[in-house]
Amino acid sequence: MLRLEKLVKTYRTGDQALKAVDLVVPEGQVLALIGPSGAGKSTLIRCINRLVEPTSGKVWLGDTELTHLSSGALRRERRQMGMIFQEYALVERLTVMENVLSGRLGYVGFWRSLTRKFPQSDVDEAFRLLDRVGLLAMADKRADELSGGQRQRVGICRALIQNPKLLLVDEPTASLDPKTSRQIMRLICELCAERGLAAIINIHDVALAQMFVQRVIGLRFGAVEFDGPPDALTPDVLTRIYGEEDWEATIRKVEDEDAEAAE
Ligand SMILES: Nc1ncnc2c1ncn2[C@@H]1O[C@H](COP(=O)(O)OP(=O)(O)OP(=O)(O)O)[C@@H](O)[C@H]1O
Repeated sequence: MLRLEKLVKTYRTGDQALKAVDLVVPEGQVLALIGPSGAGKSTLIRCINRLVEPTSGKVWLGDTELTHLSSGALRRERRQMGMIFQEYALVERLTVMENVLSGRLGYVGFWRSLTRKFPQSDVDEAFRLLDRVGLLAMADKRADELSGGQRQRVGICRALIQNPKLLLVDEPTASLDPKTSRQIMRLICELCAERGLAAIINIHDVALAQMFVQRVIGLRFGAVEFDGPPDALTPDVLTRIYGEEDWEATIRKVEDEDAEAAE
């Protein structure tokens, strides 16, 4: 459903963030993107929906090639790609419900979006989504009254109400404590399974990635260094991706948590 062909991004500063990345993501597959700081993870995610313009290469979403689309056509294609951010990107002074409904702005006409009058079917769907993520009682609260985990749940609902085929998720847990991080990762993965959604999740926490996804891509210096299942992330592989570090400890942490979950 998503195919990247020789995707290159060189910033004006000369930084080569992506070096001819090839990647195919089948329908419904959730994958984690790991790698050291500066490896190109955020750039990769943002080049897919052209928040960052790729320098060369192609991005196919189904049968549509995105890199050459006009802005109008790109706006329509972006409806199929929901985005979830590290810092939630909510409008603080708006309510939870208004923030969720803002995910429909790509669909409603200009005047409707100005007056924020959404069709009843959108409002019904927003209530269903808030119920699913456990925030129904918070619908009328202002976004700035919520905890980090609650804000991220709103961010998830806003992405899902777009009815996307693909979720692009950029460090969803970077601002959260470990327990809330696990809850949010579990929720994202469950929702993808329920809806048959594919997702690319940029996540710096390797243990968390290993716990929840079927496929891990390891980026290093803008190139794919590893592509495989989480249990193939041996200390050797992790050293190849990250350089010299004690990755035994990371793996042990996952085993401990598996044991904890089984109790
Ligand atoms: N707007 C920009 N202008 C110039 N160079 C940039 C820009 N954004 C990123 N880069 C550079 O591109 C490379 C990849 O950055 P990117 O943010 O994609 O990496 P990352 O793997 O997401 O890192 P992190 O985990 O620290 O967020 C880095 O060398 C970075 O300095």
